[in-house]
Amino acid sequence: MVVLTADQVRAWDRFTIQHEPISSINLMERAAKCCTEWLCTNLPSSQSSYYIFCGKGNNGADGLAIARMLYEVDRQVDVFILEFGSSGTAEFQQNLQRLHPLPVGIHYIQTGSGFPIVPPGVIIIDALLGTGTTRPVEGEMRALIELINASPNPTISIDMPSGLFADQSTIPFSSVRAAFTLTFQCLKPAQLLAENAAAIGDLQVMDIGLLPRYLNQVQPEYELTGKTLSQSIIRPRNNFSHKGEFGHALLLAGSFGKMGAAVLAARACLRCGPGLLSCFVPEKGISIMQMAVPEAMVVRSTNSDHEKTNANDEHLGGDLPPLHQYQTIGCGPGIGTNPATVQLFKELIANFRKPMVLDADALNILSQNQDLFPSLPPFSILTPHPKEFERLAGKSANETERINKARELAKKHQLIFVLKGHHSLIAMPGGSAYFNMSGNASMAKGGSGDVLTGMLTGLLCRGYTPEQAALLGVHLHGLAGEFASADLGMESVLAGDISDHIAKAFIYLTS
Ligand SMILES: NC(=O)C1=CN([C@@H]2O[C@H](COP(=O)(O)OP(=O)(O)OC[C@H]3O[C@@H](n4cnc5c(N)ncnc54)[C@H](OP(=O)(O)O)[C@@H]3O)[C@@H](O)[C@H]2O)[C@@H](O)CC1
Ligand SMILES: Nc1ncnc2c1ncn2[C@@H]1O[C@H](COP(=O)(O)OP(=O)(O)O)[C@@H](O)[C@H]1O
Ligand SMILES: [K+]
Repeated sequence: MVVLTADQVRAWDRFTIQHEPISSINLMERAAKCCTEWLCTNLPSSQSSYYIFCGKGNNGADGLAIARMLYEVDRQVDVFILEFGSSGTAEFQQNLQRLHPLPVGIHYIQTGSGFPIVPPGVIIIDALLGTGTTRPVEGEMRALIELINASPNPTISIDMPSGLFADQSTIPFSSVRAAFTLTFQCLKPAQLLAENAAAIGDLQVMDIGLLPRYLNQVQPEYELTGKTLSQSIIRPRNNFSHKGEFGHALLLAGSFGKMGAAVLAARACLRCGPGLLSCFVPEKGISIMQMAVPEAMVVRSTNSDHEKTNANDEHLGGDLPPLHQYQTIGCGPGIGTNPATVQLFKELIANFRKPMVLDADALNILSQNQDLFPSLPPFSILTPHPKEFERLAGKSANETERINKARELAKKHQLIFVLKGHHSLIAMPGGSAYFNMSGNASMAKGGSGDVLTGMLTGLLCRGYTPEQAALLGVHLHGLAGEFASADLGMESVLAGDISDHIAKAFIYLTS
């Protein structure tokens, strides 16, 4: 699966029309057939009446073709065409002519005329606007969209919920809110934004047979993580290997009351293959760590000033252990923002120059000390959730703005940003960006992010490049969540269960 902008999809249509070859109207027939078959297969036959709302572009042309095909399989169909000046595209006109001889009600909604009241049980097909949406909806179009949204009838949008931009956020403007969106051939960027979830509903991708070889010549604005990509990254463990070949990671995590974050990160780190793991935790957390994660070592502050160390025994503080022996460092889960910890973090940045993983309170400290940004080791991986990113980069009006800010910061400071969410966005220093496609809502629980931090630290330590660690780690984390929820159900997965299912995710990717 790929994600392409509206322009790229239009070019893919044209490429297919030219090289298959197939006429535009016949390609549209294929698209309409896919939608009609989906409707007939997925909606109960008792729901056999449709109100199809059409614009006068090719999205509306799809609506007219679907109307004809639904009529041919004995569905009751009424078509409502919103007049807005133009005579419509050639395909619209052609499909209108094909519909005219049939006993399908064709109604024109003129400016100022009344809108229909949709009777109960009738299914609404939204074919007003598709990927050709160029501006926020207003006037009659907006009023009609509001009518559709106000009606309790199920709405199925063709290609895009009308009003929604395909490539960027639409907020604060309105769009249709669909129960299902039947989109063509590939994902569009806006379909991956959490803020559009209520507009898009359940997204179904219809394979309308666009020629795959077009993809060889296109540079997508966004790429997707997935099994093939992860499989291309994963390296086997050599039969003769020993622990020294897989690196030694250091984790800076935990504070009084938040040792769980350290334990979760440490366990997840160890599941990703590092040779050794040491954890630098506050004095009061040492025994917790030793008992909960016997496979990890614990290091304590090298500060000889016992008073200073004891004053910080609930928080990380004092002096760092010697850092040269570590391949990488994961820092942040549960550390808090105590002044002693802030000082420790500054020393860490000043003294460790290899890529590291920064999460949670490490990001909060960074937010309060923005001058540290240029000093971060290049290719470090930062994993903010939306609130943490807001603290780092200021408020964003919408998700597109947030993503663009992350992409700019990644390029400017040569960092990797993982904007966590349902489809986490990975922004690379070279400018590319990936949406993650694994994971589910069973992971929407405290501690899931700590598990990710541990995993990324483990993968970096294991010898993957930072880009590889980010792509593999984020995808693997989501897969582990999916395996956990398959075993335990969506409600009952704990963050530790994600960690306990990393093994299954690895086995799935390597078998
Ligand atoms: N063979 C093919 O070509 C295939 C095409 N396919 C289908 O084509 C769809 C794309 O069709 P499309 O490019 O004609 O654009 P569409 O979304 O119908 O918009 C129409 C026009 O509306 C206008 N407009 C824009 N914003 C507006 C607004 N806010 N309020 C009011 N008007 C607004 C704007 O014109 P403007 O007014 O800017 O001149 C725009 O051109 C695609 O989603 C898929 O369904 C599939 O069947 C596969 C095969
Ligand atoms: N609905 C969801 N679908 C997919 N992944 C999710 C979902 N909810 C949460 N996650 C994942 O779980 C992790 C949560 O991270 P975060 O908010 O930092 O949690 P915490 O700080 O409690 O550890 C992220 O990696 C995120 O992508
Ligand atoms: K639509």
